[in-house]
Amino acid sequence: MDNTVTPTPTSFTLPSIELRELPHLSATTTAATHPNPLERNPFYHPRPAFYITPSDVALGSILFDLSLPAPAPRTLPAYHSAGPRKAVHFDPRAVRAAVVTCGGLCPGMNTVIRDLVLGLWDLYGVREILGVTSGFRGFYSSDETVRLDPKMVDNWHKKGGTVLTTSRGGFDLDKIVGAIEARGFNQVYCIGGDGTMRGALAIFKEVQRRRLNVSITGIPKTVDNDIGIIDRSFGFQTAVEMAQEAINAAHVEAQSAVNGIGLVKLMGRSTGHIALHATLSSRDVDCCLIPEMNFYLDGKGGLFDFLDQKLKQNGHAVIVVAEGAGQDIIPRIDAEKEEKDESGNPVFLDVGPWLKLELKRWWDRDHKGELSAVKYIDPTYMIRAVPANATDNLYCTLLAHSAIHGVMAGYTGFVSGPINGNYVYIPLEEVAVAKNPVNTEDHKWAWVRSVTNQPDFGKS
Ligand SMILES: Nc1ncnc2c1ncn2[C@@H]1O[C@H](COP(=O)(O)OP(=O)(O)OP(=O)(O)O)[C@@H](O)[C@H]1O
Ligand SMILES: O=P(O)(O)OC[C@H]1O[C@](O)(CO)[C@@H](O)[C@@H]1O
Ligand SMILES: [Mg+2]
Repeated sequence: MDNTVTPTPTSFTLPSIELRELPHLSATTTAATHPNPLERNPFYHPRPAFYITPSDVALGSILFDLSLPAPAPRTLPAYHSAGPRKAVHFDPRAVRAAVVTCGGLCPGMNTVIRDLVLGLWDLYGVREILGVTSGFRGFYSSDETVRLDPKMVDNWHKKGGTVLTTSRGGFDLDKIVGAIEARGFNQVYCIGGDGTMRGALAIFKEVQRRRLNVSITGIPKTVDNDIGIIDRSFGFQTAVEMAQEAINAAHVEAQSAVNGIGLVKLMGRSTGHIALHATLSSRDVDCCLIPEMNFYLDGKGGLFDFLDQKLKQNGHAVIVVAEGAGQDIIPRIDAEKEEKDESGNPVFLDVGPWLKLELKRWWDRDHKGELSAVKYIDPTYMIRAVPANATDNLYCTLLAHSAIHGVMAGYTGFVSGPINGNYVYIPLEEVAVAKNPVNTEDHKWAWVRSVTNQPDFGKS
């Protein structure tokens, strides 16, 4: 093992910076600019430094290895800062904004809608704000839209779900863009997860191809926290908080039984962020199983071996499993391999009941005659069908306002979000392909392993 300490360098070169250019409507349209209506807003009193200029950027990474040799071996992405611009592209009187929610529910969707409406109305004086119902298909499947105003949305931040309603699938690009044109929308706010961001990107490209004066923006939502680049997605922290109730109950049940095992299944289709964060927050979890990590049941170093030790030590154990975990070891028939939801997402086999049954089988096989109980809790939609907590609610407001400022300025094809705590505009093109898996090589996952003492299932 090399124990030499790398000396701190006395001089170093920072990587060069690569600005991520944002599409702007001025490239395809000829509309004049207007002074920002905030100039006249009595609550804002903008000073010159209040406005964000094109040279205001935030770096995509703030961690450096100063020992890396010069010249800098890589470039750092920089993103345009979010916020109000001195001149805006849209005359507020001519704005016709559409808001749509797609995909699964997430705490805070209604808060984002509410604050898009309030922000557009109060900050910019926009009066035509329409809610599209039933997700992307709502653009063309019905003529109905919901006319939104501050009075109507006043208490929406206290409601779970989405008042506009949502759906999966139904993405017909031609019909959607045709409807945007026919209905005269010139701003489209798409609230949704990774699929929605890919849909918004396709809409943006088609709008650009048709040279329409329409700004398309994505506001990333997902309890799974599986959208890359941004710090985290809204609703995620609320979901982690809600998961505590299920873990607490599983812990009480397990503690109150002889050789009790509490098993909790949490959402997380392809990422285990909810399970991981809920485990670290709870401190009562003995084993956390996530999609990013393979595991096995029998044999040395397997789950049952580990549980044997835990039950001997403590008399009980709590397992948290993310819904996407173990998919490669659950037996399945061919038809199940093909199953997809309306958006094309794979439909997973239910890891919870399968694991519960396997735990019972193992106990009856290896511990015949000894008392035990497996208590299984599946809170499913209870962790996401709730209003956002205070932190997420505030986050939703900042996201909504960031999106409005960018759209009013004429940017398009972008997503608002925080990177290292700074709100920026990220090209949709980048967000649509970025993933955010749990890094099982980093300190956080090592911390999970050290507090649970769970096996690494042959990983190292
Ligand atoms: N590659 C794609 N191109 C165009 N549209 C897409 C694409 N992927 C998904 N969509 C559309 O985006 C919408 C939402 O997708 P999806 O159901 O996967 O939810 P999501 O936005 O990923 O949210 P969740 O976090 O709940 O998974 C659907 O209408 C779907 O048809
Ligand atoms: O049952 P629905 O509404 O399709 O949503 C389930 C999925 O939505 C999510 O919450 C977000 O993608 C996943 O964790 C889950 O698999
Ligand atoms: Mg998704």
